[in-house]
Amino acid sequence: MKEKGILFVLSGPSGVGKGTVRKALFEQDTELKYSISMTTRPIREGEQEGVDYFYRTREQFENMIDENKMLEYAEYVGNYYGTPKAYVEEMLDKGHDVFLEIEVQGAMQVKQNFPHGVFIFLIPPSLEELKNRIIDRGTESEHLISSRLDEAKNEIEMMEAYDYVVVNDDVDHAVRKVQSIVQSEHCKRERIAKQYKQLLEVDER
Ligand SMILES: Nc1nc2c(ncn2[C@@H]2O[C@H](COP(=O)(O)OP(=O)(O)O)[C@@H](O)[C@H]2O)c(=O)[nH]1
Ligand SMILES: Nc1ncnc2c1ncn2[C@@H]1O[C@H](COP(=O)(O)OP(=O)(O)O)[C@@H](O)[C@H]1O
Repeated sequence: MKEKGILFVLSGPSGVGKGTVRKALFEQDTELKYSISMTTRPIREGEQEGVDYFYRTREQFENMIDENKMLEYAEYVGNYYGTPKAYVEEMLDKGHDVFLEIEVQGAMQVKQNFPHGVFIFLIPPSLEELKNRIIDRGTESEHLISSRLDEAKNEIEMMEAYDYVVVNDDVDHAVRKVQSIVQSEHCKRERIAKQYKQLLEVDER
């Protein structure tokens, strides 16, 4: 498929602040379309079906996989997380830019299908700070924290596969950096499209 919009993928190790940065980005006036993920994890207090995630049973999720309706998916801490294909394809086809916030395994699957996507990797200012964020969030038990950190080190090795690396030192700062990547990629594509059109027009004369 020749997509008309740009697919942006924000990824990075667990606990780095992907969700925090994405939410802050979408609180600003943005023309990006956020792709709501599907998950089998239980809904948390304060979350809403169809806003934070589409909450589904394992059976429903596996049916989506079998029917080839997922753009990517990964099993993460015992639950499935994935991006439904239809919305992303429809939005890109209409010329909208689409934004995914997903973990590393899923991002690598997307890269295979969308090599022209823009892949942004969020890193912590240090591993010590990453550890503090995982502890502060309070969602992991003590013994899981060290395995999470080991996993994070492996995830950080995937950094080279990305187009941009953004340090999440301060949320506003990180959001501004992501916004400027989005803007410059957008300008770049528009310029290329314009030049291509002009070239064809010259050829027709
Ligand atoms: N592969 C993939 N990962 C996702 C998707 N949606 C969310 N995630 C990631 O799944 C992980 C767990 O998310 P969540 O259960 O909401 O907990 P969080 O750690 O508080 O963000 C995070 O790293 C998300 O970025 C998705 O559609 N696909
Ligand atoms: N720039 C930052 N400075 C300090 N704490 C942060 C920052 N970004 C995120 N956090 C905190 O770190 C924890 C992990 O953030 P979260 O968005 O859940 O990460 P991820 O989605 O990557 O797993 C949360 O408690 C969040 O409030």
